[in-house]
Amino acid sequence: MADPYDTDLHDQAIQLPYRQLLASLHYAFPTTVFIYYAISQGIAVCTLQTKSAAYDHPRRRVIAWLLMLGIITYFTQLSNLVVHAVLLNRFPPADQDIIIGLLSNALVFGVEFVGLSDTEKPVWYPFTGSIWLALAFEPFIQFLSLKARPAKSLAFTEIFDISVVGVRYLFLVSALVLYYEGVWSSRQEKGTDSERQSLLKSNGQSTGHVSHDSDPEDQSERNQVNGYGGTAASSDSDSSTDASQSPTTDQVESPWERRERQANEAMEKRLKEKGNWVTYAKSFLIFFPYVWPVNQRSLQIRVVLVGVCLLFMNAINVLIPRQLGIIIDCLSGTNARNPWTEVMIFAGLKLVASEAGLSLLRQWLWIPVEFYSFDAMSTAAYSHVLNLSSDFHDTKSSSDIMMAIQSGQSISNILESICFRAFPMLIDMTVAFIYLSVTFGPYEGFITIATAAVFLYIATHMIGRLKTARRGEVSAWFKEHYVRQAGIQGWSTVTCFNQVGHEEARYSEAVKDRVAKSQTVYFGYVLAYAFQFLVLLSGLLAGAFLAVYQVTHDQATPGQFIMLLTYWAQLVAPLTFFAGLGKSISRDLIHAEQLLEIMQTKPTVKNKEGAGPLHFKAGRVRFDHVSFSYDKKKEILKNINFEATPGMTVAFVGATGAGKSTILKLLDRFYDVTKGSIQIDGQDIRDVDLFSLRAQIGIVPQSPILFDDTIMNNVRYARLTATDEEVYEACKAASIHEQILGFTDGYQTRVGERGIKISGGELQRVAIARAILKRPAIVLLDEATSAVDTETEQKIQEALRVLCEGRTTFIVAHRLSTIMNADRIIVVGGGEIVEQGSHEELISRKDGKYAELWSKQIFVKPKDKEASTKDDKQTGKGRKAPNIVNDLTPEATNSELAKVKSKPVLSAQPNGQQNNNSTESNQGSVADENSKPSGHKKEV
Ligand SMILES: Nc1ncnc2c1ncn2[C@@H]1O[C@H](COP(=O)(O)OP(=O)(O)OP(=O)(O)O)[C@@H](O)[C@H]1O
Repeated sequence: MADPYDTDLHDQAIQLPYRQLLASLHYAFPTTVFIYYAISQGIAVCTLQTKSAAYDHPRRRVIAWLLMLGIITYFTQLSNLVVHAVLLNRFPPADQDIIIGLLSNALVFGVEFVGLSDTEKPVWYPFTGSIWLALAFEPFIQFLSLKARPAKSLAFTEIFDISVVGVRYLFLVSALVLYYEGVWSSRQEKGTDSERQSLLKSNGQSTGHVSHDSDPEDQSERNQVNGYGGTAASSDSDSSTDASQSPTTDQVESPWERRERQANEAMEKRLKEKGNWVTYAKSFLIFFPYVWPVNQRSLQIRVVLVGVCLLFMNAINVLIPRQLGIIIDCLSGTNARNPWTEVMIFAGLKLVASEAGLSLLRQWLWIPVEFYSFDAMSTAAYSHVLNLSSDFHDTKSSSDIMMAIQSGQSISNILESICFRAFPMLIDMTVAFIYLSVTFGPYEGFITIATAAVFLYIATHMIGRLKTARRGEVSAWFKEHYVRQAGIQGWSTVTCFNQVGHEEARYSEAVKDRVAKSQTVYFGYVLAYAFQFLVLLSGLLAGAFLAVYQVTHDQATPGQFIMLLTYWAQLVAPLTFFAGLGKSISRDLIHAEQLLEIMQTKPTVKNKEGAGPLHFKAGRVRFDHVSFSYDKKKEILKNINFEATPGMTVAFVGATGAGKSTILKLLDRFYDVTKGSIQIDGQDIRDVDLFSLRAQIGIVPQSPILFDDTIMNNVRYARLTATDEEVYEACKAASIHEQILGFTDGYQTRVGERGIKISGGELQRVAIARAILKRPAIVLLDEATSAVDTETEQKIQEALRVLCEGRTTFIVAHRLSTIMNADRIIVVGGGEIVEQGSHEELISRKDGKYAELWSKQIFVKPKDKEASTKDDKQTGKGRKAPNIVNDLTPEATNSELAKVKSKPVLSAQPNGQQNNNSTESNQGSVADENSKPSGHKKEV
């Protein structure tokens, strides 16, 4: 058989330039196609084209398979060369550049094939561009191949080879034709659709025909218009992470999953707004001062030195395997170096690379930078959160906020992953590729690259496929946790209702379910790792066979073989890291997004530019046409007008949800009024410094929140500079001093979380003591005496009397007996002032709202006969209806009325002693008009 490569010297001289150019093209072809593909895919990802790609090409699968056929033609060419070489007994079968070229092309188009078949709606130009490049390179290479061959007639092998190239060309051209035909026909279809839609304008859905590419977007928009699940649906359509999936109704979403989903949705939304990853990444620049030590030169130098350490580490990673090879060569006599010296060098290199060497130095340099970042980020996030307004705190759960603050770490994680792990590892892998190619030739380099590509594909895909299983495991884990917690927390209910067996069975089922799902996940991981290992082993074997061949043919030394083995072992870590890099960065980004959202939130209540302090004079408070809405839609307060003169006590009463507490919140600027203004001593509270305003106001809330600290520290919180004596005085004034002394540890008693270890009445009095210690100029009491027994209430009233003495006071109360002595009572209904006046004025108004409330609280209305009969009928079967509400007969009511009317009620003495003439019920009291002191009364 004729050898087409057998040429004489003259021919060789003529063909040499063609051969050289051809060799370069064999390398340049796959390299160019790969670089184009990588860059264009990178651009598509960064500019979010991959996310918004909605075009489902009708011929995508056929085109992918045409690519696969093209790949098969490369292997056919290789087989042709091998068969020919076997027949001629001529090895190697062809020049290295030809074989590497064919293998590399197969690999590059293999990567594209995987990309095309795995993505339902790909961005097409990376693929079509690659095919166009191939169509440009192929004829050129063929032309040069013909030029570079001897001027003989074509051998069968050559004809076959050219035919295979021709067939491949046909495949590639067909792929392009199919692509453009598909695009064209889709456009035609779309045009027809829009024509039809313009005729049938109803709602865009009645056409009964929706084009391929418009469908998902339409769907997404429809979801958004509908409101329900709008964001989730849109993110589903273009998100690649599992966390973006909105929960289906039959799925329980754990708080963890909810947080992840919401953050992911926020990320998707922001990404869409920004238009590309680069602009999106820019929004994270607000974290720059916390990650980069801006004004700290020493820390900046440390960061630079860490970079230098990493470069040294890269060098060491090459030098260690190389040194091992040198030692082996010394020992096998391949080189004449002194093995002792070489071993010493090896030991030195190992020491430098060890935890006691460069790694230690790097950590020593890095730890202060890392802690700077942690410190700066946590304190900035915490401070930002504390300075945000009520609307933010009302809408976010405290656990979400705390999670977000902790997420600061993920921003440093992302930077660390990229700068200190990904880059050095990329350098390591590039160096490995070059070094192995130089030492063992391009085949070894190719094996390294091919193994890395297959490894990364398998690793990312197998781990990606575990997403659903992992999600199921998390849900099952949450369910197990929920069942356990419910059983333990509700132990008394479980026991009372004899449901111990039921709870045991429920928990056992939950545990079994979780264990089964965990096993699936673990097995999946084990399988994925096994496959990854097999890929690496195959690569290593191929590389090792090649090296053994070269060693046995004196083209390499045994030492180089050992070097190869050591180098391969070192490559496993970077490859595994890269396989998980995308996932870990996207997870960190999702967490960082939570913090970013908070850091970008601006306080709605803030100081005006140049706002001066509040000049408090006497405490005249004026609500001037105040309206307010929490959500800017529904008005909660409408046109509230009143004025409180200095020292006056104003009480707000009315139905629950009427807006009473909201009035107090506006005064303390927890929110700003939507319309009108609130003035203190003639100054609009929005124009004064917020701190100076709040310094003048003392609040006793309905449910005071104490810190899990000692009573002493809790009271002192109102004024951190107060002495122990001042705290005692405040507690005495709040009638709680004696009680505190009775506690085991007195003032050092810890009150437990939110004050759980002390009773409701004690808690309220501690809160009053705190307000007294603050010495506020204006006092706000929001149902400060709710939910305590009568005796405690009397004590609290005493304490309040001390607190409110001489101060403008606003009280919200449901029990009218506690506010009947107020200077003005304002009845609020539906966010408006229904009526106002003193107690006497208001109860004397016939059909007045206050009079009605008062009578309801004092006299339980007689049950009418009709209702009574109805109740009896409803219970049926002759059983007696429970007689527990409104059951006073008219006679009994009259006698109660007579009793109440004959006695004065709750008129506190100036010296703080309780008026013995008072009569109280849990419902309320009526004052004896004669016994009521005149003028401004602070008794409340
Ligand atoms: N942070 C908030 N965000 C949105 N709406 C709120 C908020 N706080 C209160 N509301 C709504 O404002 C209305 C008035 O609430 P407010 O607490 O002022 O009533 P209230 O008269 O003090 O009731 P109660 O006597 O039960 O304490 C209610 O309908 C309530 O649902």
